[in-house]
Amino acid sequence: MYLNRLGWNEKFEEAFNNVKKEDYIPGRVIREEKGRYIVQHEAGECAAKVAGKLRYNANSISDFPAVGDWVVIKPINNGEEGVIYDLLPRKSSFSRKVPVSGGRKVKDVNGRKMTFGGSSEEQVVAANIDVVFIVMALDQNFNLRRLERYILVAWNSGATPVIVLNKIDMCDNLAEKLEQVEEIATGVEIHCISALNKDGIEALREYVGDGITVGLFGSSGVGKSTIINCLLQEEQLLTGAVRESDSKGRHTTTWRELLLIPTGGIVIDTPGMRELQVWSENEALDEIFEDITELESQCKFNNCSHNTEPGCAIKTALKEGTLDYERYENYKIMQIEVGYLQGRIGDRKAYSEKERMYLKVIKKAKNL
Ligand SMILES: Nc1nc2c(ncn2[C@@H]2O[C@H](COP(=O)(O)OP(=O)(O)OP(=O)(O)O)[C@@H](O)[C@H]2O)c(=O)[nH]1
Ligand SMILES: [Zn+2]
Repeated sequence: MYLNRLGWNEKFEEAFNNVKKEDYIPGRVIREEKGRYIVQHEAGECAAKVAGKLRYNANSISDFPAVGDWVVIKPINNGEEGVIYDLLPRKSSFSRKVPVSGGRKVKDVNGRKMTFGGSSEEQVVAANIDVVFIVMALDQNFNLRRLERYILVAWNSGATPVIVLNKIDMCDNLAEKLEQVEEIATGVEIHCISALNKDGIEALREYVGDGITVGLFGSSGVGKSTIINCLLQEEQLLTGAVRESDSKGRHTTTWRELLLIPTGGIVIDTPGMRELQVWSENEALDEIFEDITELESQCKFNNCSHNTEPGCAIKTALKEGTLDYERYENYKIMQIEVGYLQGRIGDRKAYSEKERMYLKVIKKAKNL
């Protein structure tokens, strides 16, 4: 059955049976363009719009379909168009935080612009993925702090993260970089490849199988489309090299796409993200930064602010260099982001205060 090739399974079938009516069929969103969704179903493809009721009941943008979602549609106009009546529960979702209103732009330690404060919403970048390929290039794109962000969001998505370090052909200190990545990515499988030279692609193929959905995430230009082309073994996606000629240069993937691998499996290409603001649970953060939470538990006082207290394990580790200062800083930034997200840090004032206090603590730690 074609739907199975698209990733359909018993769970979705069950959910569908609960809501189906006459003429309703299931389909998977393969592309989103300006409020229209291209939906693939058993008999083909159609351009569908969200029904008024679904729109009316939506509380946030995450209640709208995203690429990879299974939706319940009713085909109209001889099947060329459709109306989306329902969204089947997601088994996973790679989400980021998007600002909706307010907030202020600040620069973080890496000079990256970020929006702090204001109100924000969850945006689902891709849904129902089994494996997340976090793609990072071994050129100027290489950034451990950004990688930590991606690992957190991927971990939180419910899918299995895999790190793909691309462009080994551009890197002359691979062993050193790999070691740095291994240090921050405990338990995550790491692959070093060159999509350009089709080097290491076979190892990635191992993750792609019947009914399995792999999503590729990473900054613009890291080689996501090139990797997918290798997996497809044909030039189905446009890659940067071709699109550079359109003079725009960046953000070359204009829409998200879900593609079928001829030998089985599904891949989702996502547009390069310039900034990834975390949308996460606190548990995921603590799990990924277990080394830090472990240290915190060793402080003499269990409510230690790692500021002036004696017997502080964090300060000692920073001083001795066993805890990387930037890793700690990134953890604290994300902890505040997540806290704000979950409403534990109430309003903007509390948020700014917390931020200020933390910056002071960090500054002090730096001068140890
Ligand atoms: N040297 C080298 N270049 C590569 C490699 N893989 C991809 N590239 C090049 O990097 C550029 C960007 O590749 P894309 O595949 O378009 O990158 P992308 O991640 O899909 O970018 P967006 O669509 O903007 O998100 C192209 O010029 C590719 O040819 C590699 O392994 N080595
Ligand atoms: Zn402490």
